[in-house]
Amino acid sequence: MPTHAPVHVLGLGKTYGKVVALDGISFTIDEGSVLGVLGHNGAGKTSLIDILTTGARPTSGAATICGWDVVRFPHHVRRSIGVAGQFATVDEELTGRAQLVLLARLYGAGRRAARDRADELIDAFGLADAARRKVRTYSGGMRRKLDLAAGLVARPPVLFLDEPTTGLDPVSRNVLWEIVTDLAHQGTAVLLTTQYLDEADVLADTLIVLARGRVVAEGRPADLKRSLGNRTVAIRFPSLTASEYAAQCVASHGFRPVRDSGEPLLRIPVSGTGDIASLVRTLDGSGVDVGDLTVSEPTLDDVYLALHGAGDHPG
Ligand SMILES: Nc1ncnc2c1ncn2[C@@H]1O[C@H](COP(=O)(O)OP(=O)(O)OP(=O)(O)O)[C@@H](O)[C@H]1O
Repeated sequence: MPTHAPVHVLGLGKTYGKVVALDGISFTIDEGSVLGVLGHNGAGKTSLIDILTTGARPTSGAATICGWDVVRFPHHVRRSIGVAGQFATVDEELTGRAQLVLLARLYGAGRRAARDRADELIDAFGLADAARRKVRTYSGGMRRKLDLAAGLVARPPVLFLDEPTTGLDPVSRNVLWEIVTDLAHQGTAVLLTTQYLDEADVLADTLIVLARGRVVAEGRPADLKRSLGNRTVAIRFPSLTASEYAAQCVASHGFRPVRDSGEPLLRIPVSGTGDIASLVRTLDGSGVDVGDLTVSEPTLDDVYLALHGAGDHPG
């Protein structure tokens, strides 16, 4: 497959028995570029990462990492990638620092460089106090940070981050974002899975949205959100009947309300303050009681709901 992109994926499919986990996924990631893969539970993100990191074989299609086919040259692929989010190889009896130094050495760093890089990441993630303790004594959060540091330690040309900030405190989350941005500037191609649109927004140059193993939307973060409107107005009503009635009223005025099934809540994409004013006037004119109203950025859920409708939650 002639390609210069570090990550090239063409028509990738994966089935487990009758379950279709991936259904013809194609994309490339260029040097220095971050691809965000968004999807709810079961959308196919882990299956995709498993295949690209050589942990599973695709049922159809093909993928190359730095030119190496993931099925035929898994060894070469593994030497070209860093993976964070699946700390399967952790040695519980090593200290956190020793673990990082070892990994850096495995990837070919010299003794001194390996130690320096390990210490840099230990400091960045605030693990200094724990660094000389055995991993088996670590808390869940510490393991999470060490796992991320392990994926970043070797500065590989391709980096996979599987929901990297799940379970991470806000400070460490910002550290991670900075490190990833830095690595991308240095030329690393990054594939990041996340359930958070704000994270994808900060980090990703391009996004693909997966639902049931298919790409249901793709584009730059700003474009995806713009396709929904710039803001989402969430309105809570005193009762389901009131929210139903309000949904009909605003829909007849050209809005696209999204119902939250079972909750007396509507989420309504709007494109500006004029839209918000007109929405409020419409509700006021309809005489329906409004409980609580908040205006926010569109979220990943809004993208999903707009793509699928409230009754058809993907995943
Ligand atoms: N080993 C397996 N055997 C059978 N079905 C599987 C297996 N692994 C994944 N699946 C199914 O494939 C689909 C995609 O799962 P996958 O784990 O890739 O999704 P995901 O987006 O990573 O979800 P999550 O966010 O929950 O990790 C799901 O329907 C899942 O049940």
